[in-house]
Amino acid sequence: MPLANITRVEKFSSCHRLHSNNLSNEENLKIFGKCNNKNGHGHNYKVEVTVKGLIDEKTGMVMNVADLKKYIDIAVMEPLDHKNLDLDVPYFKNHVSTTENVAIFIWQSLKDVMHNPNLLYKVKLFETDKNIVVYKGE
Ligand SMILES: Nc1nc2c(c(=O)[nH]1)N=C([C@H](O)[C@H](O)COP(=O)(O)OP(=O)(O)OP(=O)(O)O)CN2
Ligand SMILES: [Zn+2]
Repeated sequence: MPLANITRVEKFSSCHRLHSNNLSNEENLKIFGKCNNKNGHGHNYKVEVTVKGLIDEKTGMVMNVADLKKYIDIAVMEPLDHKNLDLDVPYFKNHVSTTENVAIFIWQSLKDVMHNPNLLYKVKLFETDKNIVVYKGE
């Protein structure tokens, strides 16, 4: 059976502030600069979720995109869209809400809801058009 990747793209909006509880206020300001401002700021994120697997002979699919959409709704949209990452999402109480850590959150959250988590191959997260993180579970 041939192997293929299939990718679903979704967009969500969140606000956050870059601040580490493991650093002093001065260190936070020095490292994160304007992104440490207590008022926070927002992003229109774009996430690309890729699954990889064998194309089933009978269905012609690696995974039904309707199922992938459902997983992304539960694992990404519900917890993150129109949320303050630092205040509304427990994971970010002790993880800085960088794009790297948001990508890891999405990966772990998808793994938890997918019927066959082994198919998850890649999470690509665009914080802006210019700031992009790829996470593949390593
Ligand atoms: N390694 C990381 N560095 C930074 C992150 C991050 O998530 N990982 N995030 C930020 C800020 O939160 C913010 O996203 C940066 O925004 P901004 O400077 O507005 O974005 P641009 O780079 O697109 O802005 P330009 O001024 O157009 O260059 C900072 N660092
Ligand atoms: Zn930001």
